[in-house]
Amino acid sequence: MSRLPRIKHVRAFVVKNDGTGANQGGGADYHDQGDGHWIDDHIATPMAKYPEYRQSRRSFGINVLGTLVVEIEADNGVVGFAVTTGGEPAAYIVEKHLARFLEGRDPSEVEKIWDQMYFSTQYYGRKGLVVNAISGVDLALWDLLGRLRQEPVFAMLGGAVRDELTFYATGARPDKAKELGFIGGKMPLHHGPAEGEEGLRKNLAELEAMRNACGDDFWLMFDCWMALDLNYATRLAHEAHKLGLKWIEEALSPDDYWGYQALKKNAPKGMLVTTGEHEATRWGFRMLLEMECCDIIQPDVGWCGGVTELQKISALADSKGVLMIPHGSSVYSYHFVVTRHNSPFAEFLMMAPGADEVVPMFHPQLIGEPVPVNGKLKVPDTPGFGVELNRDIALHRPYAR
Ligand SMILES: C[C@H](O)[C@H](O)CC(=O)C(=O)O
Ligand SMILES: [Mg+2]
Repeated sequence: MSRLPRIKHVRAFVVKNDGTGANQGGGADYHDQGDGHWIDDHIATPMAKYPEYRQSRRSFGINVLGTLVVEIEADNGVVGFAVTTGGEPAAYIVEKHLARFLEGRDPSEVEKIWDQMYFSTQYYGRKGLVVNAISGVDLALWDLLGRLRQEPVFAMLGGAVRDELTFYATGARPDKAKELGFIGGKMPLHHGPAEGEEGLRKNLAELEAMRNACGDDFWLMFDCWMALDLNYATRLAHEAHKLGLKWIEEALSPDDYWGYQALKKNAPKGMLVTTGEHEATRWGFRMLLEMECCDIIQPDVGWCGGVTELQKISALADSKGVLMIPHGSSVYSYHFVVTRHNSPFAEFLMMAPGADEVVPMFHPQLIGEPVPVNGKLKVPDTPGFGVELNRDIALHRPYAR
């Protein structure tokens, strides 16, 4: 029988608004960056068919939710926490609905707690914001468990299968990523179908410039952020294959399983089709896997259901011989990736405005957030996820009970 202290309190915070109407920027809501940042510079999106929403993703509200911070306190005073996106609506769900399945409970009951959070919200949840909120709670629970047991999360997940992680970088400057020691560079696609043949030519010219700058062996990938249709994606894949594109990512709507199935069938031999960043739970990933939609799945552990669900998603992928390379999510993904053979490398999102230097992904929200050096990282073996919350960033608890 577990002798762990009981969970006393669950609290959900958002990053306090600075009064300007804007969020404070950065942190877990990594799309919430200022003007001139590569991550908001004319990136192809499903909204780019409307010219007024083409130049900036903030213009259509990509940063509207902001950051969610979940804290779980045990009755001996130990506090676990996690950060993800979801902001105030997710804070409402955590405080008003999910907290009841944790308070008074043994924190080692992760499976039962997940099951109750998921099935109690299923009538209005299943994906998106609700599973995002569940993920935040689940990650905070694993952090608490690690702190109580004085073990890093990766040890509780079965232990590391390799000494260090190897990273590719996502950002607008794969050439800089190569200099910094990464194994590849994933570029944002800048032009979608609404920009026609000229846009397609510009996309290919950017890839060609990076191929020339990086040499033949460096991995180059395109992140299409759900912006394309099947015809455009198939054409892009074939043209980009001539320039050695390693994979085409999230080309279509996450709901278009049939489109992904066709894209994978039609893509040039040797080019990988990847997706899953906006997919959730074992059931969503089962669709991608059974319909043979992709070669690599890319769940975000802060959005897909947390570590408890990621274990199931990973096992499904492994049974099909599919790799799982999680989307971003910093320490929350590092602690998982290091424990799995079918996750041989990891993503690092370049959060420097020019994508030309390594800064912690959730900067400035976490203290002690590790970053790759020369494209490699040994996951620290401090308890939980091994990071602390930067208390200098003002938090607000809108639904305190
Ligand atoms: C660069 C992409 O548009 C997005 O901001 C991040 C992403 O999808 C990824 O890291 O993968
Ligand atoms: Mg992506």
